[in-house]
Amino acid sequence: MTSPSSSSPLRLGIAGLGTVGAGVIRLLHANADLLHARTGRTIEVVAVSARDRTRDRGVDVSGLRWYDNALDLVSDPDVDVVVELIGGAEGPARALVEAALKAGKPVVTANKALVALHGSALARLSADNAAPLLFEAAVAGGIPAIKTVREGLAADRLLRVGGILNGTCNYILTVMRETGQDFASVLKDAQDLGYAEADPTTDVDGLDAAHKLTILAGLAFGRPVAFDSVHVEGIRHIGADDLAFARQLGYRIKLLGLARMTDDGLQARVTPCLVPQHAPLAQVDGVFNAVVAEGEFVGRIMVEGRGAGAGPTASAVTADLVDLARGQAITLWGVQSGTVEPVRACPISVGEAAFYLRLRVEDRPGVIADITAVLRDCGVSLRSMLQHPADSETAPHVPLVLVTHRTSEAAMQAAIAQIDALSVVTDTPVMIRIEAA
Ligand SMILES: NC(=O)C1=CN([C@@H]2O[C@H](COP(=O)(O)OP(=O)(O)OC[C@H]3O[C@@H](n4cnc5c(N)ncnc54)[C@H](O)[C@@H]3O)[C@@H](O)[C@H]2O)C=CC1
Ligand SMILES: N[C@@H](CC=O)C(=O)O
Ligand code: NA
Repeated sequence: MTSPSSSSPLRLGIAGLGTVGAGVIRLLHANADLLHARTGRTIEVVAVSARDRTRDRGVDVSGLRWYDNALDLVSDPDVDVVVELIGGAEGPARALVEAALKAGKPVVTANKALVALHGSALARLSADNAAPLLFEAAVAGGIPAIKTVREGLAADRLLRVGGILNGTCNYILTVMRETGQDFASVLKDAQDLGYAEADPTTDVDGLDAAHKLTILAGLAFGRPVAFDSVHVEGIRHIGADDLAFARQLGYRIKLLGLARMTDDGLQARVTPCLVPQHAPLAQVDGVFNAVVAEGEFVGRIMVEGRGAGAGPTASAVTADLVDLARGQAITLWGVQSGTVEPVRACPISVGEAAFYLRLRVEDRPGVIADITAVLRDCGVSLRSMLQHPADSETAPHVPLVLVTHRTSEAAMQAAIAQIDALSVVTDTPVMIRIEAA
């Protein structure tokens, strides 16, 4: 481990020179003097590894040692810190991080999939080999989310944590709301801007936010969270009409990741939510993310910033490098002792919420009576309803939007199944939870 008093350079080996890798090299170059002033050391890249040696990345890597095999960074005696920016929970990224930790080399990574799925095993390797593993960029990009939860809120017992954790989804929902464009063309923009994951289904199906929530909740509650205990829904089923209906009802739609400690264990979920339009979370638009936490003493806090893109992510990666250069690195879950067993999970079927339900129904007498009868039988109380006329006199189907009072998840799920089975309901119902935020 590097010594805080050392004034020798901190020498990096970077694997992955895509959006983030190139961004880190650019930042280290642009802010070299400032980083030296803040750490008393030079932070310099000595070696790199990526797939394509010839690609123009807008940064000069010609003077650096090049390895076709990223694992060679670990055995290079001139590399003090391995920076993993390849991505993916398995394959070369995992092999590299494990090898570096086993060799006692500190690792900085932006790889949320890897930390979410293998955090416990990596924490053990990190502890056994006294090799820090830092991953500030893995949660909410440029927002100091990890530091906020693990260090800034270290004194408090947290009750819930989460927020808007995926820039691609927030960008898509924002642009769809503002322009009425369709999902596919907005996703393409997000990819071109470097926000999306290599496989953007990871973003739009909610998995990326779930990776981040898994990590954040683990830090907030001091224990690993099993990734597969997180309930995950994405945004593909949200239409431009849902964004417009939400607006009429006084809400915005956001993909939220939220983890709450309940009497039955930790309930963690990633779901689209209607958020009151004047709530702070509703104002977080575009690629911006927001991390919210609530503690017994501190109350509620929110930190907002850019959750994706080269600059913000490079800023977070480099902040971890500054910690290493200063000799400050903390254990992975922020606890010094005690159990590392995963926290007990509480399924989403336990609990309650208010719900938005958008149906497409046949435009004929008795339809609303059929639907409200199901809600009555399931014990779901209706708060308001929007019924829009058909687009034209001849259109046979009309949208119908229902908003419920708070009710149990189980009752709502039962009602939706029965409503879906009604012959007058023509499309699969779209259900979105309403979150006070
Ligand atoms: N793009 C973003 O805004 C953010 C990305 N991240 C994370 O940062 C990591 C990198 O993401 P991006 O830069 O966006 O990805 P990217 O796809 O732009 O870059 C990946 C790089 O890894 C290289 N690579 C692939 N296989 C390799 C191998 N076997 N050995 C060496 N290099 C290899 C590729 O050549 C490419 O240079 C991922 O874990 C991602 O989840 C985290 C926060 C934000
Ligand atoms: N694909 C991610 C990038 C950062 O984690 C996102 O869109 O937020
Ligand atoms: Na971050």
